[in-house]
Amino acid sequence: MAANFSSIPVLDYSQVSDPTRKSKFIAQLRHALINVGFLYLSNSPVAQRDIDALIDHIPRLFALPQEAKDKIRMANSPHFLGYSKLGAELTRGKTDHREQFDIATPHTCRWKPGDPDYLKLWGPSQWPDENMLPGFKDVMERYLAQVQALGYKFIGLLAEAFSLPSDALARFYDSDELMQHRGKIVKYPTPVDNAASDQGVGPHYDAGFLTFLLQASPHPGLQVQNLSGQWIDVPPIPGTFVVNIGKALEFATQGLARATSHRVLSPPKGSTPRYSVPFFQNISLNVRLADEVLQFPPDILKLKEQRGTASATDSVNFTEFDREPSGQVNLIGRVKSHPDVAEMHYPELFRQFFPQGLPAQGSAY
Ligand SMILES: O=C(O)CCC(=O)C(=O)O
Ligand SMILES: [Fe+2]
Repeated sequence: MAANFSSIPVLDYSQVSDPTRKSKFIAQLRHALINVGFLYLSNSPVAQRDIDALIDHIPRLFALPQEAKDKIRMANSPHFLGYSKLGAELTRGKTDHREQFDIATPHTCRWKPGDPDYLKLWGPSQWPDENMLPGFKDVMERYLAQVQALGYKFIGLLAEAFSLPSDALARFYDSDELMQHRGKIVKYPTPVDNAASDQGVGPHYDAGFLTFLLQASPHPGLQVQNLSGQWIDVPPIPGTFVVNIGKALEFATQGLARATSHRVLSPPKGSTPRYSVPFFQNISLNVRLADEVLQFPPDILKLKEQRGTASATDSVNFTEFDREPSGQVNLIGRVKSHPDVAEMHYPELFRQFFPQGLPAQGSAY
């Protein structure tokens, strides 16, 4: 099997509930996980009417008056949840050209004095005033709950694709009320006339287990890097999610499930803004991946050898997974991406990663 790829496979989730077709889905999933690291998922159980209602709210969310957005800015939140204005975020030290609201599944922060700082990473979201955007909170919470449920089911299928019992990866999660997964609503505006770069978001890997991405407008722009380093387009396909693998899952599966470098180019001048809604599935903050070694059958491990290794990429790495608890790895990633939030809430880590102080760009406020 050729290990390189020039397009992203489309998997039909309705096959999962049909005993005569499920094995086909599992075989396609195994290929996508090992050789591509990205797939489209059609016929997911997430209600299309909720997806449509969410998409409908997005332009109005970004059209809120600037004061209403600033009121819920991310710098208010030790959980890195809330609004980031244009140019506030860095990927590998370069400014991304996007505006976003980080909104996570409901959670009460567990941190108490004496606990490691990374337990502060999860906590309540900040919401725009209900009367300014009636119904938005309700639809977003419904959406996140459904994608969360899909994520847990999908991890069971992924285990099956690697010939493991379907609950083999449950050890990476705590019980539902102790977990939090993070959603985000993103706007990529068209660049200004003399824009220095077309970086919507720079090349990176996602940090967690699985990402479920809703491309919420018809714009291309998302690209993924194949094994030889070429950028492959992942254009929106209506009625699908884009699913990809994060560094934690790559580490936990000894590289069987591939985390693939990806980026987003800004929409061309004269176009309209691109919108997307990624959902990042987390693992327990306390889990140390190096302590949780899964055993895979030799025939499955052989498929990884056949794939070969990817050429070096420019992407941000999460190398600390080999020693640190997952929460610490994630906290470091968030500090590097949002230095202004870090300066406010994690001053020691901020000084460690930004000894010269806040970078001129990338400071939200
Ligand atoms: O907006 C997109 O299509 C992808 C965004 C992304 O890769 C990310 O935020 O991690
Ligand atoms: Fe990403």
